[in-house]
Amino acid sequence: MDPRQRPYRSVLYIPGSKERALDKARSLPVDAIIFDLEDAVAADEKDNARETLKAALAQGGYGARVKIVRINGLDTPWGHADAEAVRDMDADVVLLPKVGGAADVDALAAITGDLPIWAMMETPRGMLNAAQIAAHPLLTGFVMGTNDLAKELQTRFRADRLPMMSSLGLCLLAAKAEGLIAIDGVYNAFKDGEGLAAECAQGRDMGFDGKTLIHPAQVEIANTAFAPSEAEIDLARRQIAAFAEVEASGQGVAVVDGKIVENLHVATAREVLAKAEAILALQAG
Ligand SMILES: CC(C)(COP(=O)(O)OP(=O)(O)OC[C@H]1O[C@@H](n2cnc3c(N)ncnc32)[C@H](O)[C@@H]1OP(=O)(O)O)[C@@H](O)C(=O)NCCC(=O)NCCSC(=O)C[C@H](O)C(=O)O
Ligand SMILES: [Mg+2]
Repeated sequence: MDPRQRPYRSVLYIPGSKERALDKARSLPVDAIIFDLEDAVAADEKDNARETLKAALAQGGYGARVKIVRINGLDTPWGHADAEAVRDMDADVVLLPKVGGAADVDALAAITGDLPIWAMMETPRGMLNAAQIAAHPLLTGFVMGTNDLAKELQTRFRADRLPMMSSLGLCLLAAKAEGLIAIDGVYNAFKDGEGLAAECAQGRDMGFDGKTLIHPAQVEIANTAFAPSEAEIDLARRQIAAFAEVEASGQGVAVVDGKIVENLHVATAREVLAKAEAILALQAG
């Protein structure tokens, strides 16, 4: 499947140290999992977590879910050992935290070889260097680290995320320019479904592919928000049909629901249908 068409609606963090959560994830309807060795794992558990995760991935059972391992930074006491361990794990992607520039990605690639790399975008320097990070040949995805970003920017958390908008926008521009997957940051209040749904809707409107999550209760909300709705699917079908009709009569513009439809709208409509089909295929196993 074209990686751009693969669904990444729900991307769940699981602490690499928590065996019960590692097991539970085998049955959760998530599109991807971030197996975390960084912030979700206490310092004195780091070495054990690496071994626990290695065993869980060797055991398998995660099906079609994309397996992403977030290591500790290479400037920490655990980063190098994590990177060396990931090389031998059954992982699809290695996720590097607090990426500041393309040189950070190079340093990881020197250890992990040709394993695809995703970058946590969560520092002011990373924001300013988003374009060069996105252009790295091994980089295939961005994950927004909105907690670290808020800390570094000394912003307040607001429901409208206004203080975060320039950073989210910069990363989206860089990701789209290079054809990367772009995943939005976490919503910390994991019992607040309404707040999560609103933030997912905002992220989807902005162009993110999905949302990082911290608790199983968040999964269905993200899966719904980042999937094409029935109304979008219906509109896409009608736009394609209407355009085909006018095109056959030598015209370049159709009108559907009082709005123009040109070939670029048809391209978007085809993407909507392809995404819906990819979700169905994933669900069918
Ligand atoms: C937030 C939690 C600490 C809550 O844990 P807990 O109190 O155990 O929740 P529940 O009792 O409601 O759990 C119910 C069952 O679900 C399983 N569970 C819980 N969380 C997960 C999970 N993330 N993945 C899989 N399974 C999970 C429990 O084991 C229970 O199972 P069972 O007993 O079988 O019914 C906890 O949810 C948690 O630790 N979440 C992850 C936190 C995390 O990963 N944080 C780091 C990522 S956020 C970040 O760093 C972003 C970025 O870097 C930034 O800067 O923004
Ligand atoms: Mg972070």
